[in-house]
Amino acid sequence: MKIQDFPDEIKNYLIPEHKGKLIYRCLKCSGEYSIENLLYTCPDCGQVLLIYDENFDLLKDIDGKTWHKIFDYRKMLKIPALKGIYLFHEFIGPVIPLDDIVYLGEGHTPVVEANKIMQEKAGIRFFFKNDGQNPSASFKDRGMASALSYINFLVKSSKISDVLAVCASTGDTSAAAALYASYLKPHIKSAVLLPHKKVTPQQLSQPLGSGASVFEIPGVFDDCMKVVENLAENYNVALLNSKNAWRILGQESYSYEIAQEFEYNMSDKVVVVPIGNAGNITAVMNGFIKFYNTGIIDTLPTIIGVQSEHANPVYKYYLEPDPEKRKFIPVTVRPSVAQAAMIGNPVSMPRVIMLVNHYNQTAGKQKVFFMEVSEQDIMDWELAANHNGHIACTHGGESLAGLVAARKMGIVQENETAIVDSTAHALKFAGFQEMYFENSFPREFGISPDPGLINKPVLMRPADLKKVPAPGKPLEDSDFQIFIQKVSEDIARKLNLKALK
Ligand SMILES: N[C@@H](CCOP(=O)(O)O)C(=O)O
Repeated sequence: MKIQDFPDEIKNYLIPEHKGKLIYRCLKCSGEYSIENLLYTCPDCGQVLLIYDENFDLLKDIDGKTWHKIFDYRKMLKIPALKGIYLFHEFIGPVIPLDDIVYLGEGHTPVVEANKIMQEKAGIRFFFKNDGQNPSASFKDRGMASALSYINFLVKSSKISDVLAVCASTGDTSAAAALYASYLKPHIKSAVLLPHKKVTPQQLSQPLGSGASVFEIPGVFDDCMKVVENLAENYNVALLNSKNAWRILGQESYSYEIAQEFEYNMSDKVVVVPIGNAGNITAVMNGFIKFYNTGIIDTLPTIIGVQSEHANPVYKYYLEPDPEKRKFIPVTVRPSVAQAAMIGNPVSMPRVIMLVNHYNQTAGKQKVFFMEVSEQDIMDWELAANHNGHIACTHGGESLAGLVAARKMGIVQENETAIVDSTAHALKFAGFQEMYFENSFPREFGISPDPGLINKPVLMRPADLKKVPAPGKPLEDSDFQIFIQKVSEDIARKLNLKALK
Protein backbone atom coordinates (compact mmCIF):
# COMPACT_ATOMS: atom_id res chain seq x y z
CA MET A 1 0.00 0.00 0.00
CA LYS A 2 1.29 3.46 -0.90
CA ILE A 3 1.21 6.47 1.40
CA GLN A 4 -1.29 8.33 -0.80
CA ASP A 5 -3.80 5.52 -0.20
CA PHE A 6 -3.69 5.82 3.58
CA PRO A 7 -6.19 7.85 5.66
CA ASP A 8 -5.59 11.60 5.45
CA GLU A 9 -5.23 12.13 9.20
CA ILE A 10 -2.10 9.99 9.41
CA LYS A 11 -0.47 10.52 6.02
CA ASN A 12 1.88 13.15 7.41
CA TYR A 13 3.03 10.94 10.25
CA LEU A 14 3.79 7.72 8.41
CA ILE A 15 7.38 8.68 7.70
CA PRO A 16 8.60 9.59 11.20
CA GLU A 17 9.22 13.28 11.57
CA HIS A 18 9.54 13.69 15.30
CA LYS A 19 12.90 15.20 16.03
CA GLY A 20 13.79 13.88 19.42
CA LYS A 21 16.35 15.53 21.63
CA LEU A 22 18.00 12.59 23.29
CA ILE A 23 20.28 12.85 26.29
CA TYR A 24 21.89 10.40 28.67
CA ARG A 25 20.69 10.79 32.22
CA CYS A 26 22.41 9.29 35.26
CA LEU A 27 20.15 7.22 37.48
CA LYS A 28 21.92 8.34 40.64
CA CYS A 29 22.94 11.99 40.38
CA SER A 30 20.58 12.90 37.48
CA GLY A 31 23.54 14.37 35.60
CA GLU A 32 22.72 14.83 31.92
CA TYR A 33 25.14 14.29 29.06
CA SER A 34 25.08 14.78 25.33
CA ILE A 35 24.68 11.67 23.20
CA GLU A 36 27.44 12.94 20.89
CA ASN A 37 29.82 10.62 22.73
CA LEU A 38 29.26 6.98 23.53
CA LEU A 39 28.84 6.86 27.30
CA TYR A 40 28.04 3.83 29.43
CA THR A 41 28.24 5.23 32.94
CA CYS A 42 28.00 8.66 34.50
CA PRO A 43 31.34 10.49 34.20
CA ASP A 44 30.64 12.07 37.61
CA CYS A 45 29.40 9.26 39.81
CA GLY A 46 29.88 6.08 37.78
CA GLN A 47 26.22 5.00 37.84
CA VAL A 48 24.47 3.50 34.79
CA LEU A 49 22.54 5.76 32.43
CA LEU A 50 19.28 5.74 30.53
CA ILE A 51 18.46 7.74 27.42
CA TYR A 52 15.63 10.28 27.66
CA ASP A 53 13.99 12.39 25.00
CA GLU A 54 13.74 16.00 26.14
CA ASN A 55 11.07 16.48 23.49
CA PHE A 56 9.09 13.44 24.65
CA ASP A 57 6.06 15.53 25.64
CA LEU A 58 5.61 16.58 22.01
CA LEU A 59 4.60 12.98 21.30
CA LYS A 60 1.54 13.60 23.47
CA ASP A 61 0.29 16.12 20.91
CA ILE A 62 -0.86 13.09 18.95
CA ASP A 63 -3.63 11.21 20.71
CA GLY A 64 -3.39 7.50 21.51
CA LYS A 65 -5.89 6.40 18.87
CA THR A 66 -4.01 8.25 16.15
CA TRP A 67 -0.78 6.59 17.26
CA HIS A 68 -2.50 3.20 16.86
CA LYS A 69 -3.33 4.08 13.28
CA ILE A 70 0.16 5.41 12.59
CA PHE A 71 1.84 2.21 13.78
CA ASP A 72 -0.71 -0.12 12.20
CA TYR A 73 -0.63 1.56 8.80
CA ARG A 74 3.13 2.08 8.95
CA LYS A 75 3.44 -1.69 9.18
CA MET A 76 2.16 -1.93 5.62
CA LEU A 77 4.97 0.22 4.21
CA LYS A 78 7.86 -1.45 2.46
CA ILE A 79 10.56 0.92 3.73
CA PRO A 80 13.37 -1.29 5.16
CA ALA A 81 14.25 1.11 7.99
CA LEU A 82 10.67 0.97 9.27
CA LYS A 83 10.13 -2.75 8.89
CA GLY A 84 11.84 -3.78 12.11
CA ILE A 85 12.00 -2.22 15.58
CA TYR A 86 12.10 1.28 14.08
CA LEU A 87 8.44 0.96 13.23
CA PHE A 88 8.39 2.74 16.60
CA HIS A 89 11.09 5.21 15.53
CA GLU A 90 9.73 8.13 17.59
CA PHE A 91 10.10 6.03 20.76
CA ILE A 92 13.36 4.25 19.99
CA GLY A 93 15.82 6.45 18.16
CA PRO A 94 14.29 9.67 16.91
CA VAL A 95 17.70 11.19 16.23
CA ILE A 96 18.75 8.49 13.78
CA PRO A 97 18.04 9.27 10.12
CA LEU A 98 16.20 6.45 8.37
CA ASP A 99 19.13 6.02 5.98
CA ASP A 100 21.44 5.06 8.83
CA ILE A 101 19.18 2.45 10.35
CA VAL A 102 20.46 -1.09 10.18
CA TYR A 103 17.69 -3.58 9.46
CA LEU A 104 18.54 -7.28 9.39
CA GLY A 105 15.03 -8.61 9.86
CA GLU A 106 14.70 -8.14 13.62
CA GLY A 107 11.51 -7.57 15.55
CA HIS A 108 7.82 -8.34 14.95
CA THR A 109 8.39 -11.87 16.18
CA PRO A 110 5.42 -14.25 16.25
CA VAL A 111 3.02 -14.28 19.18
CA VAL A 112 1.69 -17.82 19.27
CA GLU A 113 -1.19 -18.96 21.45
CA ALA A 114 -0.55 -22.13 23.44
CA ASN A 115 -2.82 -25.03 22.62
CA LYS A 116 -5.63 -26.21 24.93
CA ILE A 117 -3.48 -28.88 26.54
CA MET A 118 -0.83 -26.36 27.57
CA GLN A 119 -3.30 -23.73 28.71
CA GLU A 120 -5.04 -26.30 30.91
CA LYS A 121 -1.71 -27.50 32.26
CA ALA A 122 -0.62 -23.94 33.06
CA GLY A 123 -4.04 -22.90 34.39
CA ILE A 124 -4.17 -19.76 32.29
CA ARG A 125 -4.54 -18.57 28.71
CA PHE A 126 -1.09 -17.76 27.40
CA PHE A 127 0.95 -16.98 24.32
CA PHE A 128 4.64 -17.35 23.63
CA LYS A 129 6.35 -14.41 21.98
CA ASN A 130 9.07 -16.20 20.05
CA ASP A 131 12.05 -13.89 20.12
CA GLY A 132 14.17 -16.80 18.95
CA GLN A 133 12.83 -15.93 15.51
CA ASN A 134 15.05 -12.87 15.33
CA PRO A 135 18.02 -12.98 12.88
CA SER A 136 20.61 -14.30 15.34
CA ALA A 137 17.91 -16.32 17.10
CA SER A 138 17.47 -14.19 20.21
CA PHE A 139 15.93 -10.97 21.50
CA LYS A 140 19.36 -9.32 21.64
CA ASP A 141 18.98 -8.39 17.97
CA ARG A 142 16.48 -5.72 19.02
CA GLY A 143 19.09 -4.03 21.17
CA MET A 144 21.87 -4.50 18.63
CA ALA A 145 19.80 -3.01 15.82
CA SER A 146 19.46 0.08 18.00
CA ALA A 147 23.05 0.29 19.29
CA LEU A 148 24.60 -0.43 15.88
CA SER A 149 22.23 1.93 14.05
CA TYR A 150 23.37 4.69 16.37
CA ILE A 151 27.03 3.80 15.91
CA ASN A 152 26.45 3.67 12.16
CA PHE A 153 24.96 7.16 12.36
CA LEU A 154 28.01 8.42 14.29
CA VAL A 155 30.34 6.83 11.73
CA LYS A 156 28.43 8.24 8.79
CA SER A 157 28.40 11.70 10.29
CA SER A 158 32.19 11.38 10.81
CA LYS A 159 31.94 11.65 14.60
CA ILE A 160 33.75 8.35 15.07
CA SER A 161 35.61 5.95 12.81
CA ASP A 162 37.04 2.43 12.82
CA VAL A 163 34.97 1.16 15.72
CA LEU A 164 35.85 -1.98 17.63
CA ALA A 165 32.68 -3.14 19.36
CA VAL A 166 33.16 -5.41 22.38
CA CYS A 167 30.82 -7.34 24.61
CA ALA A 168 30.76 -10.00 27.28
CA SER A 169 28.24 -12.71 26.70
CA THR A 170 26.56 -15.86 27.80
CA GLY A 171 26.01 -16.55 24.12
CA ASP A 172 23.11 -14.51 22.76
CA THR A 173 24.56 -11.01 22.99
CA SER A 174 27.76 -12.14 21.27
CA ALA A 175 25.85 -13.73 18.39
CA ALA A 176 23.82 -10.56 17.86
CA ALA A 177 26.76 -8.16 18.28
CA ALA A 178 28.94 -10.09 15.85
CA LEU A 179 26.15 -10.34 13.29
CA TYR A 180 25.25 -6.64 13.25
CA ALA A 181 28.88 -5.52 13.38
CA SER A 182 29.77 -7.77 10.46
CA TYR A 183 27.06 -6.10 8.39
CA LEU A 184 28.77 -2.76 8.94
CA LYS A 185 32.20 -3.83 7.76
CA PRO A 186 34.76 -2.33 7.24
CA HIS A 187 33.93 0.54 9.61
CA ILE A 188 32.95 -1.65 12.52
CA LYS A 189 34.57 -4.83 13.82
CA SER A 190 33.66 -6.85 16.86
CA ALA A 191 35.30 -8.82 19.64
CA VAL A 192 33.34 -10.97 22.05
CA LEU A 193 34.34 -12.36 25.44
CA LEU A 194 32.73 -15.62 26.47
CA PRO A 195 33.03 -17.59 29.70
CA HIS A 196 34.99 -20.70 28.70
CA LYS A 197 32.67 -23.70 28.21
CA LYS A 198 29.67 -21.73 29.45
CA VAL A 199 28.04 -21.07 26.11
CA THR A 200 26.51 -23.77 23.94
CA PRO A 201 28.32 -25.02 20.80
CA GLN A 202 25.63 -23.42 18.65
CA GLN A 203 26.13 -20.05 20.36
CA LEU A 204 29.90 -20.32 20.04
CA SER A 205 29.55 -21.01 16.33
CA GLN A 206 27.62 -17.78 15.78
CA PRO A 207 30.25 -15.06 16.39
CA LEU A 208 32.87 -17.33 14.83
CA GLY A 209 30.73 -17.58 11.73
CA SER A 210 30.27 -13.81 11.61
CA GLY A 211 34.03 -13.32 11.69
CA ALA A 212 34.29 -11.70 15.14
CA SER A 213 37.37 -12.05 17.35
CA VAL A 214 36.25 -14.55 19.97
CA PHE A 215 37.96 -14.76 23.37
CA GLU A 216 37.14 -17.47 25.87
CA ILE A 217 37.77 -16.38 29.44
CA PRO A 218 38.06 -18.54 32.58
CA GLY A 219 35.18 -18.02 35.02
CA VAL A 220 31.59 -17.00 34.48
CA PHE A 221 29.83 -14.18 32.63
CA ASP A 222 30.27 -11.72 35.52
CA ASP A 223 34.07 -12.09 35.17
CA CYS A 224 33.91 -11.43 31.42
CA MET A 225 31.73 -8.40 32.04
CA LYS A 226 34.35 -6.89 34.36
CA VAL A 227 37.02 -7.35 31.68
CA VAL A 228 34.78 -5.67 29.09
CA GLU A 229 34.09 -2.78 31.48
CA ASN A 230 37.82 -2.44 31.98
CA LEU A 231 38.43 -2.44 28.23
CA ALA A 232 35.76 0.23 27.74
CA GLU A 233 37.28 2.40 30.48
CA ASN A 234 40.83 2.15 29.22
CA TYR A 235 40.72 1.64 25.47
CA ASN A 236 38.97 3.03 22.46
CA VAL A 237 36.22 0.44 22.14
CA ALA A 238 32.44 0.58 21.96
CA LEU A 239 30.76 -1.48 24.67
CA LEU A 240 27.77 -3.39 23.31
CA ASN A 241 26.32 -4.94 26.44
CA SER A 242 23.05 -3.60 27.77
CA LYS A 243 25.06 -1.32 30.02
CA ASN A 244 25.01 0.71 26.81
CA ALA A 245 21.67 2.53 27.08
CA TRP A 246 21.11 2.34 23.30
CA ARG A 247 20.59 -1.38 23.75
CA ILE A 248 17.74 -0.69 26.17
CA LEU A 249 15.99 1.61 23.69
CA GLY A 250 15.96 -1.13 21.05
CA GLN A 251 14.70 -3.78 23.43
CA GLU A 252 11.75 -1.58 24.37
CA SER A 253 10.32 -2.63 21.00
CA TYR A 254 9.33 -5.91 22.65
CA SER A 255 6.70 -4.06 24.71
CA TYR A 256 5.54 -1.96 21.78
CA GLU A 257 4.98 -5.06 19.69
CA ILE A 258 2.99 -6.75 22.44
CA ALA A 259 0.82 -3.65 22.76
CA GLN A 260 0.25 -3.60 19.02
CA GLU A 261 -0.46 -7.34 18.86
CA PHE A 262 -3.21 -7.03 21.47
CA GLU A 263 -4.70 -3.95 19.82
CA TYR A 264 -3.25 -1.72 22.51
CA ASN A 265 -5.46 -3.27 25.18
CA MET A 266 -3.21 -4.20 28.08
CA SER A 267 -5.87 -4.74 30.73
CA ASP A 268 -5.70 -8.23 32.26
CA LYS A 269 -2.42 -8.88 30.48
CA VAL A 270 0.64 -10.36 32.14
CA VAL A 271 4.05 -10.15 30.51
CA VAL A 272 6.57 -12.73 31.72
CA VAL A 273 10.30 -12.31 31.11
CA PRO A 274 13.38 -14.14 32.37
CA ILE A 275 16.10 -12.04 34.01
CA GLY A 276 19.83 -12.33 33.44
CA ASN A 277 21.78 -9.09 33.07
CA ALA A 278 18.39 -7.37 33.62
CA GLY A 279 18.52 -5.23 30.47
CA ASN A 280 15.43 -6.92 29.16
CA ILE A 281 13.11 -6.34 32.10
CA THR A 282 14.43 -2.76 32.22
CA ALA A 283 13.46 -2.24 28.59
CA VAL A 284 10.10 -3.96 28.95
CA MET A 285 9.09 -1.75 31.90
CA ASN A 286 10.39 1.41 30.25
CA GLY A 287 8.62 0.62 26.99
CA PHE A 288 5.23 0.12 28.60
CA ILE A 289 5.67 3.28 30.69
CA LYS A 290 6.39 5.33 27.55
CA PHE A 291 3.32 3.96 25.76
CA TYR A 292 1.22 4.61 28.86
CA ASN A 293 2.49 8.17 29.20
CA THR A 294 1.52 8.97 25.62
CA GLY A 295 -1.94 7.41 25.93
CA ILE A 296 -1.13 4.60 23.48
CA ILE A 297 -2.14 2.10 26.16
CA ASP A 298 -4.38 2.99 29.05
CA THR A 299 -3.34 0.24 31.47
CA LEU A 300 0.07 -1.05 32.44
CA PRO A 301 0.26 -4.84 32.18
CA THR A 302 1.49 -6.93 35.08
CA ILE A 303 5.14 -7.86 34.65
CA ILE A 304 6.70 -10.98 36.10
CA GLY A 305 10.48 -11.32 36.15
CA VAL A 306 11.71 -14.89 36.55
CA GLN A 307 15.04 -16.25 37.75
CA SER A 308 16.44 -19.72 38.32
CA GLU A 309 17.29 -20.75 41.89
CA HIS A 310 20.85 -21.03 40.55
CA ALA A 311 21.15 -17.37 39.50
CA ASN A 312 18.66 -15.35 41.51
CA PRO A 313 20.09 -12.01 42.73
CA VAL A 314 17.10 -9.94 41.62
CA TYR A 315 14.57 -12.33 43.09
CA LYS A 316 16.49 -12.32 46.38
CA TYR A 317 16.61 -8.54 46.48
CA TYR A 318 12.83 -8.32 46.26
CA LEU A 319 12.27 -11.00 48.89
CA GLU A 320 12.59 -8.21 51.45
CA PRO A 321 9.14 -6.55 51.51
CA ASP A 322 10.37 -3.30 53.07
CA PRO A 323 12.01 -1.18 50.32
CA GLU A 324 14.06 0.66 52.95
CA LYS A 325 15.68 -2.56 54.10
CA ARG A 326 16.41 -4.01 50.66
CA LYS A 327 20.08 -4.46 49.93
CA PHE A 328 21.44 -5.74 46.66
CA ILE A 329 23.91 -8.57 47.11
CA PRO A 330 25.42 -10.23 44.01
CA VAL A 331 25.20 -14.02 44.10
CA THR A 332 27.65 -16.71 43.06
CA VAL A 333 25.90 -18.50 40.23
CA ARG A 334 25.56 -22.25 39.92
CA PRO A 335 25.20 -24.19 36.66
CA SER A 336 21.86 -23.47 35.04
CA VAL A 337 20.03 -24.69 31.95
CA ALA A 338 18.87 -21.08 31.63
CA GLN A 339 22.53 -20.52 30.85
CA ALA A 340 22.13 -17.19 29.10
CA ALA A 341 20.76 -15.84 32.38
CA MET A 342 23.50 -17.32 34.58
CA ILE A 343 24.44 -13.91 35.94
CA GLY A 344 25.05 -13.06 39.58
CA ASN A 345 25.59 -9.31 39.34
CA PRO A 346 23.29 -7.82 36.67
CA VAL A 347 24.56 -4.51 35.32
CA SER A 348 21.03 -3.10 35.03
CA MET A 349 20.11 -3.67 38.68
CA PRO A 350 20.03 0.09 39.48
CA ARG A 351 17.72 0.59 36.49
CA VAL A 352 15.47 -2.22 37.69
CA ILE A 353 15.22 -0.74 41.17
CA MET A 354 14.32 2.70 39.83
CA LEU A 355 11.86 1.43 37.22
CA VAL A 356 10.04 -1.09 39.42
CA ASN A 357 9.28 1.79 41.76
CA HIS A 358 8.22 4.04 38.95
CA TYR A 359 6.11 1.34 37.27
CA ASN A 360 4.23 0.43 40.44
CA GLN A 361 3.72 4.08 41.33
CA THR A 362 2.39 4.87 37.86
CA ALA A 363 0.05 1.87 38.02
CA GLY A 364 -1.11 2.86 41.51
CA LYS A 365 -0.46 -0.66 42.82
CA GLN A 366 2.10 -3.43 42.66
CA LYS A 367 2.33 -4.59 39.06
CA VAL A 368 5.87 -5.97 38.94
CA PHE A 369 6.60 -9.30 40.61
CA PHE A 370 9.61 -11.59 40.80
CA MET A 371 9.54 -15.38 40.82
CA GLU A 372 12.15 -18.03 41.41
CA VAL A 373 11.97 -21.44 39.72
CA SER A 374 13.90 -24.70 39.93
CA GLU A 375 16.12 -26.09 37.19
CA GLN A 376 13.81 -29.09 37.05
CA ASP A 377 10.76 -26.91 36.37
CA ILE A 378 12.61 -24.95 33.69
CA MET A 379 13.40 -28.12 31.73
CA ASP A 380 10.03 -29.78 32.33
CA TRP A 381 8.08 -26.71 31.17
CA GLU A 382 10.33 -26.09 28.19
CA LEU A 383 9.92 -29.65 26.99
CA ALA A 384 6.20 -29.73 27.70
CA ALA A 385 5.80 -26.57 25.61
CA ASN A 386 7.90 -27.97 22.79
CA HIS A 387 5.90 -31.22 22.87
CA ASN A 388 2.92 -29.00 22.13
CA GLY A 389 4.00 -27.06 19.09
CA HIS A 390 6.43 -24.47 20.46
CA ILE A 391 10.10 -23.73 19.89
CA ALA A 392 10.78 -22.42 23.39
CA CYS A 393 14.34 -22.21 24.65
CA THR A 394 15.25 -22.99 28.25
CA HIS A 395 14.57 -19.34 29.09
CA GLY A 396 11.12 -19.72 27.57
CA GLY A 397 10.74 -22.71 29.88
CA GLU A 398 11.94 -20.54 32.76
CA SER A 399 9.37 -17.86 31.94
CA LEU A 400 6.58 -20.41 31.68
CA ALA A 401 7.60 -22.08 34.95
CA GLY A 402 7.52 -18.60 36.53
CA LEU A 403 4.05 -17.93 35.18
CA VAL A 404 2.78 -21.24 36.58
CA ALA A 405 4.36 -20.46 39.97
CA ALA A 406 2.79 -16.98 39.93
CA ARG A 407 -0.57 -18.49 39.05
CA LYS A 408 -0.30 -20.93 41.96
CA MET A 409 0.56 -18.08 44.33
CA GLY A 410 -2.46 -16.09 43.18
CA ILE A 411 -0.33 -13.28 41.73
CA VAL A 412 -1.91 -14.03 38.36
CA GLN A 413 -5.61 -14.81 37.96
CA GLU A 414 -7.35 -17.33 35.73
CA ASN A 415 -9.13 -14.62 33.71
CA GLU A 416 -5.85 -12.96 32.72
CA THR A 417 -3.85 -13.57 29.56
CA ALA A 418 -0.11 -14.00 29.69
CA ILE A 419 2.55 -13.31 27.09
CA VAL A 420 5.56 -15.46 27.85
CA ASP A 421 8.98 -14.50 26.53
CA SER A 422 10.93 -17.22 24.80
CA THR A 423 14.09 -15.19 24.44
CA ALA A 424 15.97 -17.45 22.04
CA HIS A 425 15.49 -20.38 19.70
CA ALA A 426 15.23 -23.87 21.22
CA LEU A 427 17.98 -25.09 18.90
CA LYS A 428 20.59 -22.97 20.67
CA PHE A 429 20.07 -25.09 23.78
CA ALA A 430 19.59 -28.51 22.20
CA GLY A 431 22.42 -29.88 24.36
CA PHE A 432 20.31 -29.49 27.51
CA GLN A 433 17.45 -31.35 25.85
CA GLU A 434 19.89 -34.13 24.99
CA MET A 435 21.15 -34.30 28.60
CA TYR A 436 17.54 -34.57 29.74
CA PHE A 437 16.71 -37.34 27.28
CA GLU A 438 19.94 -39.19 28.12
CA ASN A 439 19.53 -38.55 31.86
CA SER A 440 23.08 -37.26 31.91
CA PHE A 441 22.80 -33.95 33.74
CA PRO A 442 25.69 -33.40 36.16
CA ARG A 443 24.44 -33.58 39.77
CA GLU A 444 24.68 -29.85 40.43
CA PHE A 445 21.79 -29.12 38.06
CA GLY A 446 19.48 -31.24 40.20
CA ILE A 447 17.48 -32.42 37.20
CA SER A 448 16.00 -35.88 36.77
CA PRO A 449 13.97 -36.47 33.64
CA ASP A 450 10.23 -37.06 33.60
CA PRO A 451 9.90 -40.34 31.63
CA GLY A 452 6.83 -38.93 29.88
CA LEU A 453 8.97 -36.21 28.29
CA ILE A 454 11.95 -38.32 27.24
CA ASN A 455 12.29 -38.91 23.53
CA LYS A 456 15.00 -40.79 21.66
CA PRO A 457 15.56 -41.86 18.07
CA VAL A 458 15.12 -45.55 17.26
CA LEU A 459 17.56 -47.12 14.81
CA MET A 460 15.59 -49.28 12.38
CA ARG A 461 17.90 -52.11 11.45
CA PRO A 462 15.81 -55.29 11.36
CA ALA A 463 17.98 -58.20 12.53
CA ASP A 464 16.98 -60.48 9.66
CA LEU A 465 17.87 -57.89 7.06
CA LYS A 466 21.04 -58.94 5.26
CA LYS A 467 21.65 -55.83 3.19
CA VAL A 468 21.03 -52.15 3.98
CA PRO A 469 21.80 -49.09 1.90
CA ALA A 470 24.77 -46.93 2.80
CA PRO A 471 25.80 -43.45 1.56
CA GLY A 472 27.11 -43.89 -1.99
CA LYS A 473 26.15 -47.60 -1.98
CA PRO A 474 22.51 -47.94 -3.03
CA LEU A 475 20.94 -51.44 -3.00
CA GLU A 476 20.06 -53.43 -6.10
CA ASP A 477 16.37 -53.48 -6.97
CA SER A 478 15.26 -56.72 -5.25
CA ASP A 479 17.39 -56.10 -2.13
CA PHE A 480 15.99 -52.59 -1.98
CA GLN A 481 12.40 -53.92 -2.14
CA ILE A 482 13.15 -56.33 0.73
CA PHE A 483 14.71 -53.49 2.75
CA ILE A 484 11.67 -51.20 2.24
CA GLN A 485 9.29 -54.05 3.10
CA LYS A 486 11.04 -55.12 6.31
CA VAL A 487 11.69 -51.63 7.66
CA SER A 488 8.07 -50.63 6.95
CA GLU A 489 6.79 -53.74 8.76
CA ASP A 490 8.99 -53.03 11.76
CA ILE A 491 7.87 -49.38 11.97
CA ALA A 492 4.24 -50.45 11.61
CA ARG A 493 4.70 -52.94 14.47
CA LYS A 494 6.33 -50.35 16.70
CA LEU A 495 3.59 -47.80 15.97
CA ASN A 496 0.76 -50.34 16.18
CA LEU A 497 -0.38 -49.46 12.68
CA LYS A 498 -3.22 -51.46 11.12
CA ALA A 499 -2.70 -52.64 7.53
CA LEU A 500 -5.09 -51.20 4.92
CA LYS A 501 -7.55 -53.79 3.65
N1 LIG B 1 22.32 -13.06 28.42
C1 LIG B 1 23.30 -12.18 27.90
C2 LIG B 1 24.22 -11.61 28.91
C3 LIG B 1 24.67 -10.22 28.52
O1 LIG B 1 23.55 -9.43 28.52
P1 LIG B 1 23.44 -7.98 27.91
O2 LIG B 1 22.01 -7.84 27.58
O3 LIG B 1 23.91 -7.07 28.95
O4 LIG B 1 24.31 -7.89 26.72
C4 LIG B 1 24.02 -12.80 26.71
O5 LIG B 1 23.40 -13.48 25.92
O6 LIG B 1 25.20 -12.61 26.56
